[in-house]
Amino acid sequence: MQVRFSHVSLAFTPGKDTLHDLNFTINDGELVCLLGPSGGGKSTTLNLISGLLVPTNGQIFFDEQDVTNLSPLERKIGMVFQNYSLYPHLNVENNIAFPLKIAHWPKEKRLARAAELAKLVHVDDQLKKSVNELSGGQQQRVAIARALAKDPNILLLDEPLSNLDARLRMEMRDEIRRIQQETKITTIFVTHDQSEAMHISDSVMVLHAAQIQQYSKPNELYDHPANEFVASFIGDNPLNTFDRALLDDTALRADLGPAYDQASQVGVRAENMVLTKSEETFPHGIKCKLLKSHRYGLISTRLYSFKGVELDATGLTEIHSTDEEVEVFFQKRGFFLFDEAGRNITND
Ligand SMILES: Nc1ncnc2c1ncn2[C@@H]1O[C@H](COP(=O)(O)OP(=O)(O)OP(=O)(O)O)[C@@H](O)[C@H]1O
Repeated sequence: MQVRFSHVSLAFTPGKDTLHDLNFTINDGELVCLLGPSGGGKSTTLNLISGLLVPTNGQIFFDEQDVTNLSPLERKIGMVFQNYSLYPHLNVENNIAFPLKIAHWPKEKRLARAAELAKLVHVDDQLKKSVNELSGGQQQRVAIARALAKDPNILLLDEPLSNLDARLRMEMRDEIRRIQQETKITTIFVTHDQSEAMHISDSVMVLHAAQIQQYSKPNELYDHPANEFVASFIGDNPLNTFDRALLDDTALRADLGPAYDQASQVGVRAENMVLTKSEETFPHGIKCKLLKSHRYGLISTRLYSFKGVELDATGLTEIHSTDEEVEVFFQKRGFFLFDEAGRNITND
């Protein structure tokens, strides 16, 4: 089922929008992550989709149906939370079948459905166990199966992996993707973990400051961030930013094209600061002084000074002795020009 927001705003306090004029479409059968820093509005957006919150303005559609004023039950939503919220006194089978019991399904039918879902989420060998005997990952599998029991229109997951350790997180991340692809259910997944979002999603919506900062394919966020916020937020290494004016008297200026004159800030990813000129870099570099360098097995990190600004670099490159002056080249793919408003105008 498709989800569409049309001019949706939400103000918890009158006159102060927590979400302002959201317009987006999540296509049928897609897995979309809502990503952003704490307080960015991810859970609020999810709750608007579920019907737990009603917008202050605007409309929400599931396919062609206006669901703005429908309850979660009427919207036929399946939800999975961070803390699983399983019923501790029930076994796996009865946890999964519980929503069907409430809906008065006959026992035989609901247990057959529970068995089918247990198979889908790979807990079919645990059906008679108490949920207290399960690991965190298994409990989350049961919670997903339970959310799918009534064949919901949409599956919503609110930070479902944050209580798991790092290894299990990765395993369950892949499992959620598999389950989603097998069921083809439109799924919306909230996370503040960009790596999780990048690995699992068809599209990622970055929320911050009451707005959608960018809504695109995962790699698009990294390769073509819409603005300085997204460029800094996405990526494992820090984004270096400095005043564009610092490049005025360098030869690099000639390489940067028309956007150069409108730009106020420059952003360069640490992994795109290299010591060798190539087709991937601009033809001219900048003269930097190496302040620090460390090698951690395969990867080395360096700290440069360029006209008093410190720039981080990271990569496979060999390290140099400190205090050396070196020419640093920027790879084009991790180099951005931002205007006064922070918009990425690199290719304008
Ligand atoms: N019921 C509420 N009443 C008033 N303000 C709220 C309420 N719920 C959320 N907020 C505020 O709305 C903003 C967005 O909150 P939300 O929980 O959607 O963010 P989030 O991106 O999910 O953050 P986190 O990652 O910390 O869960 C925050 O400033 C929060 O304090």
